[in-house]
Amino acid sequence: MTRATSPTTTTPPIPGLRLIYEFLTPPEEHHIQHHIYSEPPSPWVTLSHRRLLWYGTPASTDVAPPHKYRQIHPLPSCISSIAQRLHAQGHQTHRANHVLVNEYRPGQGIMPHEDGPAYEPEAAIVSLLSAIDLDWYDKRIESRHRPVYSAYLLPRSLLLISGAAYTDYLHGIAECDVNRNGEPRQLRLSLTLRHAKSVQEEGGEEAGPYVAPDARRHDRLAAVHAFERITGRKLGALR
Ligand SMILES: O=C(O)CCC(=O)C(=O)O
Ligand SMILES: [Fe+2]
Repeated sequence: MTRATSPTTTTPPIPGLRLIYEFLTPPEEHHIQHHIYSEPPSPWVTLSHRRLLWYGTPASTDVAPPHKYRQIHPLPSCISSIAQRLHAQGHQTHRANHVLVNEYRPGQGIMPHEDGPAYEPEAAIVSLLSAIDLDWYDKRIESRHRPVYSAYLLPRSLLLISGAAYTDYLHGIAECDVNRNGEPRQLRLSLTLRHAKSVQEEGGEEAGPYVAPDARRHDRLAAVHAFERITGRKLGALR
């Protein structure tokens, strides 16, 4: 496939972080966006400050049992080809089997969090439609509540997170409607591609509800309701 612009890489000042511009072509971006918005509304989980949708093998922090989940929401081909490309190009050691789609309207964000041990310690974030600042916090220092770096994620870029960036830092997006450079934010989609460890590997007995890192109580309930709707499985005990 021809590329409108060739990918360029920058290495931010955090070990284990790498940013590649124009990883997606504009037609790929369009195709993925179209696919995501063709999904029926039921798999979307609406949180108070963003919406999310996920595909693939559940992590131990997700709700549905793996076999059932796969039947319901396998990775669509436009997204599994991205997982394949990341693996084939050596950007991810483990081919992603879990993809989270986050949708942010202007003014929405995600609280500082780490992706945690339910996944292999490498994540790839592909951005679509609008640029956003992703802030990084060093959890080992006293001023850990102040970002030490902000990655400016352009549409179609790829951010690779591994090593210290995965284990020693938190990342988050401030809830504001302009970026630091003064440009107004537009609707943004991101794909977070990771490899969920099997529940056995993690020592868990059964998958639990997907709990977004920044979930508030009613967000947890929204996640539980969404999965009850999708799987037909009652999770009353988790409420
Ligand atoms: O939307 C983003 O760029 C960040 C998403 C994220 O941190 C996550 O899904 O864990
Ligand atoms: Fe994250």
